[in-house]
Amino acid sequence: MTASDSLPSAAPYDALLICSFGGPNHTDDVIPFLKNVTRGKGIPEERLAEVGEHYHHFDGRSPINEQNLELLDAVRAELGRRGVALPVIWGNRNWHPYTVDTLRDASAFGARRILTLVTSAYASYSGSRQYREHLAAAVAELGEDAPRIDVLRPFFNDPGFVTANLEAIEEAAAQLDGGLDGAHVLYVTHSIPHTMQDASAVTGPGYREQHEDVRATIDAALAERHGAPLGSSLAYCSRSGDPRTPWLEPDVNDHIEALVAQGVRKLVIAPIGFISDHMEVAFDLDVEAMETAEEHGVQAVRAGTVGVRHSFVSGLVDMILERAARERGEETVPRTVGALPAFPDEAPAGSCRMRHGEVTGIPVLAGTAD
Ligand SMILES: CC1=C(CCC(=O)O)c2cc3nc(cc4[nH]c(cc5[nH]c(cc1n2)c(C)c5CCC(=O)O)c(CCC(=O)O)c4C)C(CCC(=O)O)=C3C
Ligand SMILES: [Fe+2]
Repeated sequence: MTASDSLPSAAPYDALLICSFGGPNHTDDVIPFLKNVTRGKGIPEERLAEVGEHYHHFDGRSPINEQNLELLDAVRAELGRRGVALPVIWGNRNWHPYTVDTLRDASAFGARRILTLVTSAYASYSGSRQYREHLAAAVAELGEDAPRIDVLRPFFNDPGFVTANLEAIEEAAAQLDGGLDGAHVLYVTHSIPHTMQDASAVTGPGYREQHEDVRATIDAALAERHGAPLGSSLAYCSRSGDPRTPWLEPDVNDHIEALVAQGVRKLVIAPIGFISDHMEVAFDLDVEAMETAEEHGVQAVRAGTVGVRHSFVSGLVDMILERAARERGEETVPRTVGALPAFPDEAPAGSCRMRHGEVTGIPVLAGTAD
């Protein structure tokens, strides 16, 4: 046996692309970044000004770019630890480095087949199809120089992702007086419009249901380890758009008030909808939700996002190797936790449209344009 027989392989892939949202690095970046994000979305001027202020609180710099660089390093280190030779590259949808530029470079260096990790755990238009439209546009722009791109399935029910969230909740709870005793676990994710939620549920479990599955898995693990069930709920942050358009509720701030009225005195705020402490977490939760908790006299701690926890990164590398093996024609069993199955590698026809029933015909990768 040679060394290469025993080491895991990422063939047929030449590189892993981490494709993320992007964020501004300087004050001058904020407005052009927000224009990129909101192009064609009908978001009112006042909301843009307000969100611009969130970034200016942090000197115009989102933490998301450094967090993605840390993720790149961590994935590289884990691949290295396992003896897998796979370059890891980074491209964004809304700010530099743009995906198309990264792919152009990768192609110039000879990459022909690239696997993509989208930094959203849950499937909806925002977290899945919009990225796949973006990747298709980058490939179209590169023309015949474009590498072939595959996309990893949404990873919300990957054992590593769920375990990392569980660990973060337990660590945070240790800071509460009396630990988890009598605590309520308040899971939080990004709100989306009802129409986007409905569109996410057409071909499989929807955005809300994916979160409910993660919540149930973590609740069960916490109950077992704590010896008694805890109260928990799912709330939403960062709604935008026209105020008359319905978005998923309850809003995290309203919900904290409601929980206090029901007698809750200790909260673990668990941002399971986000993989790093980017602006939604740093502002909408650490500033706004924490203020709400303080005003209402409830003791609250915020659990970390999965970030670069070993359990999370190791789970991602397992998924990468599993997908590579499948592409080589080997027998594979996708690993999941919870009640829902692994999502397919190719999104089903009609999945995660922007608006329920609306076929835009915009080209996508890893799925069809209907
Ligand atoms: C589900 C979801 C995730 C979670 C999945 C994931 O983690 O990817 C997410 C992540 C993110 N969203 C981000 C930023 C923004 N999102 C906006 C607007 C919107 N997000 C939406 C949904 C989501 N967004 C939706 C339905 C809109 C309305 C417009 C539309 O229909 O698309 C706007 C415009 C202003 C506003 O309206 O708030 C901004 C600036 C950043 C970067 C943060 C940073 O810079 O640190 C990240 C990671
Ligand atoms: Fe967003």
